[in-house]
Amino acid sequence: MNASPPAGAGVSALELIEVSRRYPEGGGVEAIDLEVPRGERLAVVGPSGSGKTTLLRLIAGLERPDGGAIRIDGTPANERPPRRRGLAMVFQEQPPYPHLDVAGNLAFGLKARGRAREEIQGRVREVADRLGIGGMLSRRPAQLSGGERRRVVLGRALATGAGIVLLDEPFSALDPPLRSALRADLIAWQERQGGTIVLVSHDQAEAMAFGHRLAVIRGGHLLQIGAPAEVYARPSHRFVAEFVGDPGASVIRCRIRVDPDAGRIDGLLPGASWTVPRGTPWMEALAGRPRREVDLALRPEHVEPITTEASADSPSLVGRVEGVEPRGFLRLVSARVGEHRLRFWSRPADGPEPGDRVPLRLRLRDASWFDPDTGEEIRTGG
Ligand SMILES: Nc1ncnc2c1ncn2[C@@H]1O[C@H](COP(=O)(O)OP(=O)(O)OP(=O)(O)O)[C@@H](O)[C@H]1O
Repeated sequence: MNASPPAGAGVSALELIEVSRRYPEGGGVEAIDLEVPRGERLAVVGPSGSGKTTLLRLIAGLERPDGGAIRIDGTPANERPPRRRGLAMVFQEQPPYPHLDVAGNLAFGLKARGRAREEIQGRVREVADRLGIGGMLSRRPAQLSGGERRRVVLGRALATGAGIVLLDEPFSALDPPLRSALRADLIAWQERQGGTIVLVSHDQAEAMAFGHRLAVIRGGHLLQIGAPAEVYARPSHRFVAEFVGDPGASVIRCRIRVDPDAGRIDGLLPGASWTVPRGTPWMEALAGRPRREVDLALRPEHVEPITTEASADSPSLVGRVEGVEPRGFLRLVSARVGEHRLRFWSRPADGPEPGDRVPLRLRLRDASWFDPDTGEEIRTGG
């Protein structure tokens, strides 16, 4: 798990209260409530067009909210121009200034802020060394690789010493090893220098590895925010279960039936059923709702191939293996069960092959359940 941010001085770096920005053509963000403590790394994920960039632009002051309040370091900021917000932003695919060398790029923000020459030189050297571009200070961007150019743009933002840094897909277009190296350098920098970072990423693994907290946004709404492990394990909305994780969860509509005479509760999903005695808390939580249907979200670790008969309270199904993806130490197996596709992990040595029929057990108690109408989590106390 990612370490918690250091305890701040009690004042949040950022506070958004019911912030909305709706574009006339549709899109934008809607009633966002968000508090970011000082020293936190917050990662924001969501599908394309969900409002992630709009959120950063609102914080940066490049976009005016239609409603709601933005506070930076405890003071109202709605009317504050971008340059007086004490933050630095790196835009998606933003290039370095081509006419300046690396040192000139890194010094740019500090010069604009009127800092003393010695301070600028010291800071440029420090940032450059930290980001692995210390030997390239007199090169022009055209003489750098793509990864080095990204480091320059990132360094330009970090060198300003801004207390809040907003990063919109800062590592896109880099290959995975470069991404993870640059991410590690950024984390190391932030842990040393403090400061607050809000990072928007399409890459979930990156977002999870980067953020003390992960925020999931869809259609302009903030659906969930929490520690990455918590968002993964306890998604508050069906969309979060499907979106977060690689792969996301498979969702299956189930029926819950109470048989008071027999003192039991049955669960039915396509091709399988399970039964528990009345009073079993997690199933009572599902049964005690007006609607009898529930959505079950299964992550790969909730599905396991079995060799023995399943027990009554955990259904077994037979899946037909459709595909096998090598994922390093493990393989991710996709199996078709009726109209659904379930995924599970297997070891290369004993894993099934495409076309095989595999009995699968579902670990229902660890899985998540959602209201089919609202998509909201049904808490089962698990
Ligand atoms: N200046 C604008 N004028 C009108 N509509 C806009 C404007 N900026 C963004 N939008 C719309 O608002 C929605 C959210 O856009 P935004 O750029 O915030 O999404 P995003 O989550 O950052 O997407 P991506 O991951 O593709 O970068 C989109 O539907 C977009 O078309």
